[in-house]
Amino acid sequence: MKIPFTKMHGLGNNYIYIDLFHTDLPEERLSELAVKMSNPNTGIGSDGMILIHPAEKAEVGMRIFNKDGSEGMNCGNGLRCTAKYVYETGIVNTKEFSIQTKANVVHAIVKVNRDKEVEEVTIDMGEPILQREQIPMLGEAGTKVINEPFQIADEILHVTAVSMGNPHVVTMVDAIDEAPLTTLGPIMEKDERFPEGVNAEFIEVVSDEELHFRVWERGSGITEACGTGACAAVVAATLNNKVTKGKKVIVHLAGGDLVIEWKEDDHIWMTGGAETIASGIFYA
Ligand SMILES: N[C@@H](CCC[C@H](N)C(=O)O)C(=O)O
Repeated sequence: MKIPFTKMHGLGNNYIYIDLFHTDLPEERLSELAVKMSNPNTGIGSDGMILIHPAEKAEVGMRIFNKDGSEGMNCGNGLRCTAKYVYETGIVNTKEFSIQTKANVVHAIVKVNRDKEVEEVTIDMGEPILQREQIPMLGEAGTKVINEPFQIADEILHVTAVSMGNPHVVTMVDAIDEAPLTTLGPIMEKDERFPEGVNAEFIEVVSDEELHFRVWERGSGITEACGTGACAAVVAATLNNKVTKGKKVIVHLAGGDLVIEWKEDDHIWMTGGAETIASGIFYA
Protein backbone atom coordinates (compact mmCIF):
# COMPACT_ATOMS: atom_id res chain seq x y z
CA MET A 1 0.00 0.00 0.00
CA LYS A 2 1.37 3.46 -0.96
CA ILE A 3 0.30 6.32 1.33
CA PRO A 4 1.03 9.98 0.47
CA PHE A 5 2.08 11.85 3.62
CA THR A 6 3.28 15.22 4.90
CA LYS A 7 5.43 15.46 8.01
CA MET A 8 4.80 18.61 10.04
CA HIS A 9 5.69 19.93 13.47
CA GLY A 10 4.45 22.43 16.00
CA LEU A 11 7.39 23.45 18.22
CA GLY A 12 9.06 20.12 17.53
CA ASN A 13 5.98 18.01 18.31
CA ASN A 14 6.00 16.16 14.98
CA TYR A 15 3.39 13.98 13.31
CA ILE A 16 2.84 12.27 9.97
CA TYR A 17 -0.24 13.89 8.41
CA ILE A 18 -2.43 11.91 6.02
CA ASP A 19 -4.92 13.84 3.90
CA LEU A 20 -8.12 11.76 3.80
CA PHE A 21 -9.75 14.36 1.54
CA HIS A 22 -7.59 12.81 -1.19
CA THR A 23 -6.56 9.34 0.10
CA ASP A 24 -8.34 6.39 1.76
CA LEU A 25 -6.99 4.37 4.68
CA PRO A 26 -8.64 1.24 6.11
CA GLU A 27 -9.93 1.92 9.65
CA GLU A 28 -8.66 -1.44 10.91
CA ARG A 29 -5.06 -0.56 9.99
CA LEU A 30 -4.86 2.93 11.53
CA SER A 31 -3.31 1.96 14.85
CA GLU A 32 -0.73 -0.33 13.21
CA LEU A 33 0.14 2.36 10.62
CA ALA A 34 0.73 4.96 13.36
CA VAL A 35 3.22 2.62 15.07
CA LYS A 36 4.97 1.79 11.76
CA MET A 37 5.25 5.38 10.53
CA SER A 38 6.48 6.65 13.91
CA ASN A 39 9.40 4.21 14.06
CA PRO A 40 12.59 6.19 13.23
CA ASN A 41 14.45 3.10 11.97
CA THR A 42 11.90 1.25 9.87
CA GLY A 43 9.36 4.04 9.34
CA ILE A 44 9.55 7.82 9.00
CA GLY A 45 10.01 8.73 12.67
CA SER A 46 7.45 10.84 14.53
CA ASP A 47 5.43 11.37 17.70
CA GLY A 48 2.46 9.75 15.93
CA MET A 49 0.05 10.04 13.00
CA ILE A 50 -2.67 12.61 12.30
CA LEU A 51 -5.54 12.16 9.87
CA ILE A 52 -7.10 15.22 8.21
CA HIS A 53 -10.57 14.28 6.98
CA PRO A 54 -13.99 15.56 5.90
CA ALA A 55 -16.22 16.14 8.96
CA GLU A 56 -19.92 16.41 9.71
CA LYS A 57 -19.85 19.27 12.21
CA ALA A 58 -16.97 21.37 10.88
CA GLU A 59 -15.19 22.29 7.66
CA VAL A 60 -12.37 19.87 8.51
CA GLY A 61 -11.86 16.91 10.85
CA MET A 62 -8.70 15.76 12.64
CA ARG A 63 -7.84 12.46 14.37
CA ILE A 64 -4.62 11.86 16.33
CA PHE A 65 -2.84 8.55 16.93
CA ASN A 66 0.07 8.44 19.37
CA LYS A 67 3.37 6.70 18.65
CA ASP A 68 2.17 3.54 20.44
CA GLY A 69 -0.92 3.31 18.20
CA SER A 70 -3.43 4.55 20.82
CA GLU A 71 -5.91 7.16 19.64
CA GLY A 72 -5.91 10.52 21.48
CA MET A 73 -8.97 12.74 21.61
CA ASN A 74 -7.26 16.06 20.90
CA CYS A 75 -3.92 17.60 19.91
CA GLY A 76 -3.13 21.31 20.16
CA ASN A 77 0.00 21.25 18.01
CA GLY A 78 -1.80 18.99 15.55
CA LEU A 79 -4.65 21.50 15.26
CA ARG A 80 -2.25 24.32 14.31
CA CYS A 81 -0.50 22.11 11.72
CA THR A 82 -3.86 20.90 10.36
CA ALA A 83 -4.96 24.53 10.01
CA LYS A 84 -1.79 25.36 8.05
CA TYR A 85 -2.19 22.28 5.83
CA VAL A 86 -5.84 22.81 4.91
CA TYR A 87 -5.33 26.51 4.18
CA GLU A 88 -2.17 26.05 2.08
CA THR A 89 -3.61 23.14 0.08
CA GLY A 90 -6.89 24.97 -0.59
CA ILE A 91 -9.11 22.51 1.33
CA VAL A 92 -10.43 25.68 2.97
CA ASN A 93 -10.26 29.11 1.36
CA THR A 94 -11.00 31.38 4.32
CA LYS A 95 -8.61 32.47 7.08
CA GLU A 96 -11.07 31.42 9.79
CA PHE A 97 -12.66 27.99 9.89
CA SER A 98 -13.73 25.19 12.21
CA ILE A 99 -11.98 21.87 12.94
CA GLN A 100 -13.69 18.86 14.52
CA THR A 101 -11.71 16.52 16.79
CA LYS A 102 -12.97 13.52 18.75
CA ALA A 103 -13.24 15.92 21.73
CA ASN A 104 -15.00 18.99 20.28
CA VAL A 105 -15.24 21.53 17.45
CA VAL A 106 -12.67 24.35 17.64
CA HIS A 107 -12.24 27.60 15.75
CA ALA A 108 -8.97 28.28 13.88
CA ILE A 109 -7.56 31.59 12.60
CA VAL A 110 -4.52 31.56 10.32
CA LYS A 111 -2.07 34.43 9.83
CA VAL A 112 -0.78 34.35 6.27
CA ASN A 113 2.30 36.01 4.67
CA ARG A 114 2.65 37.52 1.19
CA ASP A 115 3.58 34.12 -0.27
CA LYS A 116 0.26 32.74 1.04
CA GLU A 117 2.08 30.64 3.63
CA VAL A 118 0.60 30.26 7.09
CA GLU A 119 3.04 31.79 9.60
CA GLU A 120 1.07 31.50 12.80
CA VAL A 121 -2.16 29.92 13.95
CA THR A 122 -4.55 30.85 16.75
CA ILE A 123 -7.06 28.28 17.98
CA ASP A 124 -10.00 28.84 20.30
CA MET A 125 -9.61 25.53 22.12
CA GLY A 126 -12.93 25.79 23.96
CA GLU A 127 -13.43 25.36 27.69
CA PRO A 128 -11.32 23.20 30.01
CA ILE A 129 -13.07 20.39 31.91
CA LEU A 130 -12.32 20.26 35.64
CA GLN A 131 -14.78 17.75 37.10
CA ARG A 132 -12.74 14.81 38.41
CA GLU A 133 -14.87 12.08 36.84
CA GLN A 134 -14.67 13.79 33.45
CA ILE A 135 -10.84 13.97 33.45
CA PRO A 136 -11.25 10.98 34.22
CA MET A 137 -9.56 10.51 37.63
CA LEU A 138 -10.67 8.23 40.45
CA GLY A 139 -11.88 9.81 43.71
CA GLU A 140 -14.95 11.67 44.94
CA ALA A 141 -17.20 12.49 41.97
CA GLY A 142 -18.20 16.15 41.59
CA THR A 143 -14.92 17.49 43.01
CA LYS A 144 -12.08 19.31 41.26
CA VAL A 145 -8.46 18.21 41.53
CA ILE A 146 -6.55 21.36 42.51
CA ASN A 147 -3.17 21.09 44.27
CA GLU A 148 -4.19 17.66 45.57
CA PRO A 149 -1.57 15.51 47.35
CA PHE A 150 -0.66 12.57 45.09
CA GLN A 151 1.65 9.86 46.37
CA ILE A 152 3.72 8.29 43.64
CA ALA A 153 6.76 6.03 44.09
CA ASP A 154 8.31 7.48 47.27
CA GLU A 155 7.22 11.04 46.62
CA ILE A 156 4.17 13.15 47.41
CA LEU A 157 3.44 15.56 44.58
CA HIS A 158 0.68 18.19 44.54
CA VAL A 159 -1.27 17.86 41.32
CA THR A 160 -3.98 19.72 39.40
CA ALA A 161 -5.97 17.75 36.81
CA VAL A 162 -7.47 19.32 33.69
CA SER A 163 -9.08 17.84 30.59
CA MET A 164 -8.73 19.64 27.27
CA GLY A 165 -10.75 16.84 25.71
CA ASN A 166 -7.74 14.70 26.70
CA PRO A 167 -6.48 14.16 30.26
CA HIS A 168 -3.65 16.17 31.84
CA VAL A 169 -2.11 16.18 35.30
CA VAL A 170 0.00 19.24 36.11
CA THR A 171 2.64 19.46 38.86
CA MET A 172 4.41 22.68 39.82
CA VAL A 173 8.16 22.39 40.44
CA ASP A 174 10.74 24.90 41.71
CA ALA A 175 13.17 24.39 38.82
CA ILE A 176 12.12 22.99 35.44
CA ASP A 177 15.49 21.33 34.82
CA GLU A 178 14.94 19.23 37.93
CA ALA A 179 11.43 18.07 36.94
CA PRO A 180 11.17 14.26 37.39
CA LEU A 181 10.09 13.82 33.78
CA THR A 182 11.84 10.57 32.92
CA THR A 183 11.41 8.99 36.35
CA LEU A 184 7.81 9.87 37.31
CA GLY A 185 6.37 10.73 33.86
CA PRO A 186 5.96 7.10 32.70
CA ILE A 187 4.63 6.00 36.10
CA MET A 188 2.06 8.81 36.21
CA GLU A 189 0.96 8.09 32.62
CA LYS A 190 -0.13 4.58 33.60
CA ASP A 191 -1.20 5.22 37.22
CA GLU A 192 -4.46 3.38 37.94
CA ARG A 193 -6.03 6.58 39.37
CA PHE A 194 -6.26 7.70 35.72
CA PRO A 195 -8.38 4.95 34.11
CA GLU A 196 -7.67 6.25 30.57
CA GLY A 197 -4.02 7.13 31.28
CA VAL A 198 -2.81 10.73 31.45
CA ASN A 199 -0.42 13.27 29.95
CA ALA A 200 1.93 14.40 32.76
CA GLU A 201 3.17 18.00 32.76
CA PHE A 202 5.65 19.76 35.02
CA ILE A 203 5.72 23.56 35.16
CA GLU A 204 7.88 26.22 36.75
CA VAL A 205 6.04 29.50 37.21
CA VAL A 206 8.40 32.38 36.37
CA SER A 207 5.88 35.21 36.79
CA ASP A 208 2.16 35.80 36.23
CA GLU A 209 2.91 35.98 32.48
CA GLU A 210 5.47 33.24 31.99
CA LEU A 211 5.86 29.49 32.62
CA HIS A 212 8.45 26.86 31.82
CA PHE A 213 6.90 23.56 30.75
CA ARG A 214 7.95 19.95 30.14
CA VAL A 215 5.75 17.01 29.22
CA TRP A 216 5.57 13.24 29.28
CA GLU A 217 2.80 12.43 26.78
CA ARG A 218 0.42 9.53 27.04
CA GLY A 219 1.28 7.12 24.23
CA SER A 220 4.37 8.99 23.02
CA GLY A 221 6.65 9.71 26.01
CA ILE A 222 8.75 12.88 26.13
CA THR A 223 7.90 15.27 23.31
CA GLU A 224 9.22 18.75 22.55
CA ALA A 225 5.81 20.32 23.04
CA CYS A 226 2.16 19.64 23.80
CA GLY A 227 -0.46 22.24 22.88
CA THR A 228 -3.32 20.83 24.95
CA GLY A 229 -0.78 20.38 27.79
CA ALA A 230 0.24 24.06 27.59
CA CYS A 231 -3.45 25.05 27.83
CA ALA A 232 -3.89 22.71 30.82
CA ALA A 233 -0.75 24.19 32.43
CA VAL A 234 -2.12 27.74 32.24
CA VAL A 235 -5.47 26.59 33.66
CA ALA A 236 -3.64 24.80 36.51
CA ALA A 237 -1.45 27.83 37.23
CA THR A 238 -4.57 30.03 37.30
CA LEU A 239 -6.45 27.68 39.64
CA ASN A 240 -3.41 27.78 41.94
CA ASN A 241 -3.42 31.62 41.87
CA LYS A 242 -0.08 31.89 40.07
CA VAL A 243 -1.40 33.62 36.94
CA THR A 244 -4.46 35.76 36.30
CA LYS A 245 -7.43 34.68 34.21
CA GLY A 246 -7.86 36.94 31.18
CA LYS A 247 -4.11 37.64 30.84
CA LYS A 248 -1.85 36.22 28.13
CA VAL A 249 0.77 33.76 29.39
CA ILE A 250 3.93 32.79 27.47
CA VAL A 251 4.61 29.09 27.89
CA HIS A 252 8.22 28.08 27.21
CA LEU A 253 8.18 24.50 25.96
CA ALA A 254 11.29 22.47 25.06
CA GLY A 255 10.66 23.21 21.35
CA GLY A 256 9.66 26.90 21.60
CA ASP A 257 6.96 29.22 22.90
CA LEU A 258 3.17 29.28 22.86
CA VAL A 259 0.94 32.15 23.94
CA ILE A 260 -2.04 30.92 25.93
CA GLU A 261 -4.93 32.97 27.26
CA TRP A 262 -7.74 31.61 29.45
CA LYS A 263 -10.35 34.25 28.73
CA GLU A 264 -13.08 35.48 31.07
CA ASP A 265 -15.71 33.57 29.04
CA ASP A 266 -13.79 30.38 29.97
CA HIS A 267 -12.46 29.71 26.46
CA ILE A 268 -8.76 29.05 26.07
CA TRP A 269 -6.93 30.59 23.12
CA MET A 270 -3.63 29.18 21.90
CA THR A 271 -1.30 30.95 19.45
CA GLY A 272 1.88 29.52 17.95
CA GLY A 273 3.72 28.28 14.90
CA ALA A 274 3.28 25.32 12.59
CA GLU A 275 5.88 24.05 10.12
CA THR A 276 6.02 21.63 7.18
CA ILE A 277 9.08 19.34 7.23
CA ALA A 278 8.69 17.01 4.23
CA SER A 279 6.24 15.12 2.11
CA GLY A 280 6.45 11.82 0.27
CA ILE A 281 5.07 8.30 -0.06
CA PHE A 282 5.04 5.78 2.79
CA TYR A 283 5.23 2.14 1.67
CA ALA A 284 3.06 0.25 4.20
N1 LIG B 1 0.87 16.49 21.50
C1 LIG B 1 -0.50 16.73 21.61
C2 LIG B 1 -1.36 15.77 22.37
C3 LIG B 1 -1.39 14.38 21.71
C4 LIG B 1 -2.33 13.37 22.36
C5 LIG B 1 -1.92 12.97 23.76
N2 LIG B 1 -0.65 12.28 23.79
C6 LIG B 1 -3.03 12.10 24.37
O1 LIG B 1 -2.98 10.87 24.26
O2 LIG B 1 -3.94 12.67 24.99
C7 LIG B 1 -0.84 18.19 21.79
O3 LIG B 1 -0.11 19.02 21.20
O4 LIG B 1 -1.84 18.55 22.41
